[in-house]
Order: sequence, then C-alpha cells, then structure tokens
Amino acid sequence: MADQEDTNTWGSTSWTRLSSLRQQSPLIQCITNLVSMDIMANTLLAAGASPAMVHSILEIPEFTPHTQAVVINVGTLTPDWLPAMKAAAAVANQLGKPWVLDPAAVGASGFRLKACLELIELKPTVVRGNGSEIIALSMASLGSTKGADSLHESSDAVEAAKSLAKSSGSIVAISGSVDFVTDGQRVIGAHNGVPMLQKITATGCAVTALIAAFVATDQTHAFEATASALSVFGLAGEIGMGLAKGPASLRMHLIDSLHGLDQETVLQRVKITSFS
Ligand SMILES: Nc1ncnc2c1ncn2[C@@H]1O[C@H](COP(=O)(O)OP(=O)(O)OP(=O)(O)O)[C@@H](O)[C@H]1O
Ligand SMILES: Cc1ncsc1CCO
Ligand SMILES: [Mg+2]
Repeated sequence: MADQEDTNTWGSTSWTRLSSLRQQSPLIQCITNLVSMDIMANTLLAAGASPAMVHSILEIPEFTPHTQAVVINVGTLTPDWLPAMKAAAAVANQLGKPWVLDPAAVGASGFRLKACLELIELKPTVVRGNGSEIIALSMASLGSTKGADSLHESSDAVEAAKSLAKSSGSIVAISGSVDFVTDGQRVIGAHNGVPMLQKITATGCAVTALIAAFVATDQTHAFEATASALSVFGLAGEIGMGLAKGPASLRMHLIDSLHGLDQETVLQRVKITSFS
C-alpha cells in the first residue's frame, strides 16, 4: 500500500490535471449511448470541458479534427453507428489525438463483443469498463453478464485488465468500489467514490468521458490522467453524497460538487495507492 507521500503526490497530480482542464476547456467528441448523453455532457461541462455529441459519419471528417479527444461508447450500439465509431477512431489516430473506449455491456451479445474487439484493434488510448466488461473483453467471451451492470468486483478483473493492457497497448481502467488502472505493468487503485453512484445510470459512461478530457490535457501521461479523473469523479460523488437524499439528488449534487471542487479538497481527499 502507498504511504502518505504517495497519496500527496497523487493529490497534486489530480489538482494539476483538473486545473489544466479548466484552463484549456478541451473539446470532447462523444459518440455514446442514448441513455448517457445528458449526464456525460453535464459531467464534462461541470469539470470545465466542452462536450459535443456528434455521431454522424458524414460529419466526422470535418468535425473530429477540431476536437482534443474522442469518446466511443457502445451502450446502445446498432449496426449503423459502428462505421462512424471506427471512422472517428481512425481520424483521432491519424491526427495523434487520444480516444477512449467504453465497452458498455460488451458481454451482452456476440455483435457487441465483435464490435468492441474491432474497436480495440484501432488502439484506444484508454479502455474503461466495469469488472464484468473488462473480463468479457479480455477473454473475448460473453461469459456471465447482467447487461450494463457488473456481476464482478473490480478486484476480480485486475488480471484480465493487465492482460488486455498488454495485448492492446491501451491503458485499462476498471471501475468499482476501488477503481483500478493498469498499463500492463503498473497497477494503481483509486479509492474515492460512494456505492450510490451505481444507482445513477451512466455514471460509468460519464467518468469515461472525464478520463478523455483529463487525457486530452496531457496525452504523454495517460496513465496518471486516467487515475486522476477517476479519483476526482469519485471525490465529487463523496461530497455530493453528503448533501443527497438518494440517487436523483446525488446526480445533481455530484455535478455541482465536480464544478466546485477546490485545491484544498483535492489535495486532502484524493486517495490513490499503488498495487505494484
Ligand atoms: N461500490 C462502490 N463504491 C464506491 N464507488 C463505486 C462503487 N461502485 C461503483 N462506484 C463508482 O461508480 C462510478 C460508476 O462505476 P460503475 O462500475 O458502476 O460503472 P458502469 O457499470 O460502467 O456504469 P454505467 O454502465 O451505468 O455507466 C465510478 O465512478 C465508480 O468508481
Ligand atoms: C442502462 C443502459 N443500457 C444500455 S447502455 C446503459 C447506460 C449505462 O451503461
Ligand atoms: Mg458502463
């Protein structure tokens, strides 16, 4: 486990990334599921980024070059959306922009699994899923699934995540009671968050978009940016939970708390520890 010095270093890393995000206000293109669009856009705005839900293949050649990062989420995938996802990933790659994959409910069907495996071939900078999603993707098998929700603890998926990171070259993040991030060698755990976040739909999708925004501010340190985004989101959830009466008011207070996060709170309360 990490010592206090390690925790303080991560607090200042997280604050630096959040401050840069607020200053730079990166434009994030989101090709995402129909459930997540509102909370994803509001999470990005509250953090200081600029969201754009642009998903027509006809717009990608003109629009994607103006973005600082792309998020691709297969949560409500249909065959007509997949070419646009691949085109946006290809443009991001050509122009050296980061892109992040959310394999939402990847274990639900062969169609979704095949689509995600094809997207992984396009080398996402980061892949973020829950425990069941990362296990299904890493093993390329449908296995046990409960739609968009996880049947696994995030800690059950750490070996699968390491293996996926090694085979894909992507940073892999698993959300859950502890959020894990690995590049195939290093593993860190981000401890901030509250269980009630699971009772608001698409908080996982929203944190994936926040990861894209953080990585956009420092592409050369995608591992650190991913860990920082997960911690900052979890910390906003903790502060929001202090004001909430249930999931609906937590959704509101989460967004307010993300918007209002200050340096002292981030330095004192971000908790990231090293597992390797
Ligand atoms: N038991 C828990 N304790 C604390 N925080 C949690 C817990 N479970 C999930 N979270 C947090 O909730 C957020 C969403 O993670 P989750 O694993 O539920 O994503 P998901 O299953 O992909 O969600 P969705 O598909 O609805 O977007 C993350 O910020 C995560 O850290
Ligand atoms: C509920 C749901 N179904 C498909 S995507 C989604 C949002 C959370 O991933
Ligand atoms: Mg999800």
